[in-house]
Amino acid sequence: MVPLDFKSLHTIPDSHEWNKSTVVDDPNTIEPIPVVDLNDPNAVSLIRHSCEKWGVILIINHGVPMDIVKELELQTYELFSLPSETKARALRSEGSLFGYGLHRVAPFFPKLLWSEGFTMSGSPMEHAAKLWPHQPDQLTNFCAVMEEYQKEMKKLSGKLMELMLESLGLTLEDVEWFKPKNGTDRAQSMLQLNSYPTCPDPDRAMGLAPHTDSSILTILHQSISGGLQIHEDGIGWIPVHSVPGSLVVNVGDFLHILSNGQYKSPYHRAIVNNTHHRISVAFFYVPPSDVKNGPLKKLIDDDHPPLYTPVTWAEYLQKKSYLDVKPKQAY
Ligand SMILES: C=C1C[C@]23C[C@H]1CC[C@H]2[C@@]12CCC[C@@](C)(C(=O)O1)[C@H]2[C@@H]3C(=O)O
Ligand SMILES: O=C(O)CCC(=O)C(=O)O
Ligand SMILES: [Fe+2]
Repeated sequence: MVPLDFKSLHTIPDSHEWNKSTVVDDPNTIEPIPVVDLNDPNAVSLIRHSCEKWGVILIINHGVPMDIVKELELQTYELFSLPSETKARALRSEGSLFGYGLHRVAPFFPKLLWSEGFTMSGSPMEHAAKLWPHQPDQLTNFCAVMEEYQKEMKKLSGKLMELMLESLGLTLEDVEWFKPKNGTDRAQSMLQLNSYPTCPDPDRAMGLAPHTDSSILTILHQSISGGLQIHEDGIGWIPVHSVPGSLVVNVGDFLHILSNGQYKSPYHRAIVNNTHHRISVAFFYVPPSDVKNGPLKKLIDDDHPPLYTPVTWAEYLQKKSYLDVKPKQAY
C-alpha cells in the first residue's frame, strides 16, 4: 500500500481519522526528560536513573558534527518533497525491510497514519536510484550524507552501549556477540527516515502509532521539537522536547531484555501538527539476527531470576505484535 498524497488533502479521510480522545491527552505532571552531557563524569548515574524511570534521555556533547545533522535533515526533506508517484517507485517490496512506504506498525491498527517512511541499512542506493534516475548529483549527495550519518551513529551507539552497560555495572565483554570478530562487533543497524506532513486536523490524526522499538537502543533526531511523546502509567502521554543540538536516545526492547527488565523500553508515539512538515530520523542499533539474547548472566541470581527466555532478533521481529503494550515474551 502506498502512503497518501498528504499535500493534496484539506480534510482527514475516514481511513485516517482517529478518535480525538485517543490522540489528545493532557498530562497533569510533566517532569522534563534528563539532559545528559556525555562528557560529564556523572553521565553514567544519570543514564541509569533515567533509563529505569523513563527509558529515554536527551544527550548533548555527543560528538556528532551539527553540519552533518543539518545535511541529513535537508536530504530527508528532499526525499519526502518528491511527488507521490516518484516516491512510489521506491516502494518497499513485501517481506523486505528497506525502501519507501507505510510504517511496519501500520497494519496492526484499524486506522492509517499521517506519515510515510524510508528505511535503509548502509547504502540506500538501490531504492534512491529509483527516486533520482536522472539526477546523478542529487543521488550521490543523498547517498553520501546517509552513509556519513550512519558512520557517526555507529560510533555513537558503541559509546552509548558502553555507557549503558557501565550503568548496569557491566562491560562490553558481558555481551557475548559484542566481542570484536574481524575487528568489528556483530551488531546491525538501520536508519529510518520519518515524514509527518502538515495536517489540517492534527487532533484527529496519528503520526506514528504507539509502539516500542525492537532495537537495543535508538538514537533520534527530530527536525522540530514536539511530536514525540512517551507514555507513563498514571500520567498519560508526555511530550519529549529536545533541546537544540541534542539527540534523543531511547531504550529498545532488547536492552529491556538484556537488563532483565531493569531498563524501560518506552511506549511512544508521534503526533502531528497543522503548521509544519516535521521529519525525524531514527537510528536503530540492533543485535545480530541469529544470536539468542536473554538477560545478561551477571544480572541474574536467586533474587533476580531471568524474566525472559533468550530470543534472536529475527524471531522477535517475526512474532512481535505491536498491540502488546509492554515488550513481552513473544511466545
Ligand atoms: C529495525 C527495525 C525496527 C523497526 C522494524 C525494523 C525496520 C523498521 C523499524 C520501524 C521504524 C519506525 C517505527 C517502527 C515501530 C516501525 O514501524 O518500523 C520500527 C520497527 C521496530 O522498532 O519494531
Ligand atoms: O518521529 C518521532 O518522533 C518518533 C519516531 C519513532 O518512534 C521511530 O522511528 O521509531
Ligand atoms: Fe520508535
